[in-house]
Amino acid sequence: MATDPAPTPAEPLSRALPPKRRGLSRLWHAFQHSLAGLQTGWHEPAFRQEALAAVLLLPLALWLGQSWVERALLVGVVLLVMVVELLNTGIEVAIDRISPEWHALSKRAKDLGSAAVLLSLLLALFTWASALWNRFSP
Ligand SMILES: Nc1ncnc2c1ncn2[C@@H]1O[C@H](COP(=O)(O)OP(=O)(O)OP(=O)(O)O)[C@@H](O)[C@H]1O
Repeated sequence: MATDPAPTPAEPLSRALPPKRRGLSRLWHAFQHSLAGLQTGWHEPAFRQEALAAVLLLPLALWLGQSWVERALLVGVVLLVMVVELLNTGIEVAIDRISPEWHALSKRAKDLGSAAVLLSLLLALFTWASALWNRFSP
């Protein structure tokens, strides 16, 4: 889905880049930018659905996993899907920034991002199905 180029009405589309920062100031500003990214992600329906699913799945993973390795895998694949979704959204936004017009390379870039999301979802499904089978098979 194409992302709205102006996420908040108060934010200008273009302005001077902030100065380069170092040390704790860089860390603090990087954290603020990450929070802004999560907020933007929340406005993407696919990421929001995955985040809501994660609220249910993360506690379930702690209960379902029978060792710390299994729990880490179950939690890890859920977080991986969200990470890949955010990166895919970043690609979509960058492509739309370059041009909203149809272009074979834009299609290729967006399809590659979409394929990455699909693979991460398949990995999550396979991991969860295996853990459920392991736990409940007779
Ligand atoms: N500018 C473009 N040029 C060529 N093809 C495009 C372009 N924009 C989108 N497409 C094609 O349409 C598909 C869907 O693109 P879109 O930006 O709507 O992402 P989406 O799959 O809806 O994303 P989401 O993950 O948000 O659901 C892309 O995978 C690509 O094949």
